[in-house]
Amino acid sequence: MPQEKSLTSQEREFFTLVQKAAIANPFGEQRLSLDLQIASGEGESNGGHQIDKTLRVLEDQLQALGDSGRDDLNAFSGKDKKLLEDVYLFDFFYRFRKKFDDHIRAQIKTEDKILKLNFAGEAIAVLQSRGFSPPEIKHAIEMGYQLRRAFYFINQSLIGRSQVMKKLRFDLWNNIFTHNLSMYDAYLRGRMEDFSTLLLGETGTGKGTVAAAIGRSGHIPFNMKRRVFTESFTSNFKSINLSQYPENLIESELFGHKKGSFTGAVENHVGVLENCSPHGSILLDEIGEISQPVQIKLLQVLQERFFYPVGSHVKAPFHGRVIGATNQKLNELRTSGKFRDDFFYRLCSDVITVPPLRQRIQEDPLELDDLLSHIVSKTVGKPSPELEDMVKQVIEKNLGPEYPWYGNVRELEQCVRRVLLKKDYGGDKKYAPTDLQSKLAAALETGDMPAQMLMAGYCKLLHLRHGTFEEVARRISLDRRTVTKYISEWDQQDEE
Ligand SMILES: Nc1ncnc2c1ncn2[C@@H]1O[C@H](COP(=O)(O)OP(=O)(O)OP(=O)(O)O)[C@@H](O)[C@H]1O
Repeated sequence: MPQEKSLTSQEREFFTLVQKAAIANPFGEQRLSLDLQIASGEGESNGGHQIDKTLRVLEDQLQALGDSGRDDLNAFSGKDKKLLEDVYLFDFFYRFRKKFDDHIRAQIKTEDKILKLNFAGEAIAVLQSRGFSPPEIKHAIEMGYQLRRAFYFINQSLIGRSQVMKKLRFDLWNNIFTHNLSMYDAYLRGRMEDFSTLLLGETGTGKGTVAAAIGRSGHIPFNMKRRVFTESFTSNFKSINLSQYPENLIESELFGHKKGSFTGAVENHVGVLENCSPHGSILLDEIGEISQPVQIKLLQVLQERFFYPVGSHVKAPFHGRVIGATNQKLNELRTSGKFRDDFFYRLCSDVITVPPLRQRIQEDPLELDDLLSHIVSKTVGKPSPELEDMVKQVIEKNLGPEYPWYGNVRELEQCVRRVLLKKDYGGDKKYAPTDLQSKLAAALETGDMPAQMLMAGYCKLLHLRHGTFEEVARRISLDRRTVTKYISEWDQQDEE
């Protein structure tokens, strides 16, 4: 047992700042201000990113600790030991962050095949030299990987400098690690399955992308002997679009079915719930589309954590985390009774609204440039300021700064492709109320549009103006179903 050591008051003060930075949300203002405080002795001249300055200052402090023969964690006790432990974990996390990123990229390429962590030996040696025990090392590697995955997926897939996007990234981090990382680590790591999330937002805003970032950032155990994480994060996230299936197939897709349980069930079928790993998440996309009986069944699954595949009496467990997403107005679905309150309350541990693109561009016009640069480089495989500029010019000339981007980021992606193909993009005319209004006015003039179609166009126009089927129905004294039918008729003939 080494002789008991302690930290000086200056070291305690400095390490306390590092400890605070270690648990702060990296997408928040507080983290940046802590980094600035930590690196305050660095001066401006060294340049580089803020985090590199922070790490240089930390390295010097840890070097001084080593030089004075006080770098073994086990030589300390009480608060000093805990403080140093957190500082070492912060140092470990940043020292290996690029290697964790390489591992994440390699895992994305190999998908569900589990990969060896090729720097495990080096990571274990560093932590051992600091005085961490084998269970503590396992814990540090698991946490390091989870933190890095969350940072990677939130930062790389959700581009945008607007305040609403900054807030979205901040909220997402909290959705994964709670508002307090220490509390998460002590109580909730690997126990987040009951924290369901509802994602709201218009079509194409990035709800699927947000769900994937949450789903791929869950806790995954590390096997010290085999030096592998026990699951790939790619198999850890599954999604199902509920609007794709007719009512009679939804249950089968969710819960699976037994061969012969209904006409057409020629084989056993494993549903998405059974396919979800214990540490995984499932996205139930277009959750506003499911019927009340299926809502009741899903509610039971979430409460009791088991279900029966269709036609089977054998219970199957479900340990995953559920993320529901809808582009419909949830409050209206609830007040109209389409979405049950009890189901809502079981799903709403967190409700995240993904902002529409027009709001983002309104807040900061440079948002569009950031996204264009991201989309162009994703489309052609490398950055190209020249192509970005070409797309930007077409957008400025044809659409102007007020264009509302009805299809959000998905429409912007399509716009980029169209400009690359034709050097032209005229915007989504289908949704432009003024165009539709002129079309209807012309039809009144010529008198050759069938009455049914005129009514369909009228419903469509009001829907574009007022945003919900309920409001259209109320205004023109029709029932909601008739309004929905008319609008889908209009959309169909428009597509033809
Ligand atoms: N902030 C963002 N940064 C970069 N790409 C984004 C961003 N948001 C969305 N995207 C991209 O936009 C496209 C549409 O996103 P996604 O499918 O997640 O939208 P959605 O809201 O789930 O749509 P829907 O409601 O129609 O299912 C995807 O290709 C996604 O990668």
